[in-house]
Amino acid sequence: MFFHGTMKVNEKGHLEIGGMDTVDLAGQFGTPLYVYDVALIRERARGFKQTFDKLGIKAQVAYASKAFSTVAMVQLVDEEGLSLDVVSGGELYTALAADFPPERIHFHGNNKSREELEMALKNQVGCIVVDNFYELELLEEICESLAARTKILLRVTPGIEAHTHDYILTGQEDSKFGFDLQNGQAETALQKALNSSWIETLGLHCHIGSQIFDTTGFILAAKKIFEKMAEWKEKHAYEPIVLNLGGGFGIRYTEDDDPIHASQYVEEIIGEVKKQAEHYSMKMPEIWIEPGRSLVGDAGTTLYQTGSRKEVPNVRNYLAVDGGMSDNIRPALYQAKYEAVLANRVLDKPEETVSIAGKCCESGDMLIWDLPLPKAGDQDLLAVFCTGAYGYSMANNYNRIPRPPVVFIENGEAKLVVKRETYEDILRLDLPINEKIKN
Ligand SMILES: Cc1ncc(COP(=O)(O)O)c(C=O)c1O
Ligand SMILES: N[C@@H](CCCC[NH3+])C(=O)O
Repeated sequence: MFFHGTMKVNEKGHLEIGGMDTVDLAGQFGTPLYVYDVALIRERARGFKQTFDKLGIKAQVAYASKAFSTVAMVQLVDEEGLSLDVVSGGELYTALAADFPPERIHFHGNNKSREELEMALKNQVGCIVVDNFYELELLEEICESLAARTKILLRVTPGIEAHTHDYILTGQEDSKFGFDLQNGQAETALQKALNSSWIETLGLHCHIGSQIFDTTGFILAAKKIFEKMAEWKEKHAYEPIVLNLGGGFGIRYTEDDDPIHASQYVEEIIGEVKKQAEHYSMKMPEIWIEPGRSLVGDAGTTLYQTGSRKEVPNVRNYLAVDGGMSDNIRPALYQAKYEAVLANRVLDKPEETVSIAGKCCESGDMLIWDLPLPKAGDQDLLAVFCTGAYGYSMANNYNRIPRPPVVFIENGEAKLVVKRETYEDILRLDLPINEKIKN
């Protein structure tokens, strides 16, 4: 059984999460429904922090809120004492609304607008991760106009192809993110930043991609970065105090995925950084990381009601659910794979192989291909595992489908943290071209 965290099967043969029967949750909150196992998120957060503590390394673990950002999630991150990576005015606004301490916010983005940068500076976020020359100049200008100083990291692209899906690679030379480390861009950016009286350059940032299963790419990135840092120490008498190595630690979506343990990523990366620092006789920088998926991915489960079926004789059986690419676009976008069970009949033996179709008007709206399942009718409950990262956060209103609610489960209690969207919500921003509009 592909279970995570507090999941178990109860005496009725139903899937339970955090001591709550998922059939009852579906009854109470409706479907589709995102369910989060809060204890598992806390365990993952503490795991990262404890690994750094054990290694005696000064560190910041910043949750990459793009993976799943809501007020409640940001509050949970604060409770666990992590920092927060935001990548837009909207994520920053959510963090501020949740009363997250601004000094622990890191602001990312490859095209931050003037308004977003002003918002960050006025709210005194802890660090701005500068991505390009345009931003560096804009930031300098805004700092001057607001008479506000700021701390930054320079995002560098080390020229590394991590082993993952092309769309979630970010460290390669041909990438829209960051200053190229090899061709002199990063060094020019550093010189400009060091010349600014408004900007304090804490160090460098590098994120090589997402859903990565080992540390080869991180280690290579650390080597390349240190090589340059040593060069810059000589040339510019500059030594970074912070090295942010990003996120990207992979998780197990299916039995075929085989990532190393979160603590192993950290231990191996730190091992290399220490080695490099010693090799070049440089100070050990403070290490920051930005896990998103590995903090929330397997803590999230989506519950769907099953509905229509279509059989294509000798080819395939389709079973449709009441959601799809509007609540989980990852299969369509990255050919992402998931495991699922019938949450109301977990112990029933598989009787057929079905492909799980979403309800969007799109042939590519398939959630899972060829899943072994007991024969499901139109009243069964399908639980799709590991939907906690980039599910709700990438949800959309395609076909004007309202987005599902989010429920946090902890210690046998369910708390609604995002309400179900309504048809009224969908019309909220629409304006008529004439006055005829029905309620
Ligand atoms: C700059 C940056 N940091 C952190 C993350 C989080 O990545 P993940 O969710 O794979 O840990 C991302 C997304 O890939 C990112 O672009
Ligand atoms: N959204 C992607 C990850 C990339 C995120 C940020 N750079 C996913 O679902 O896997």
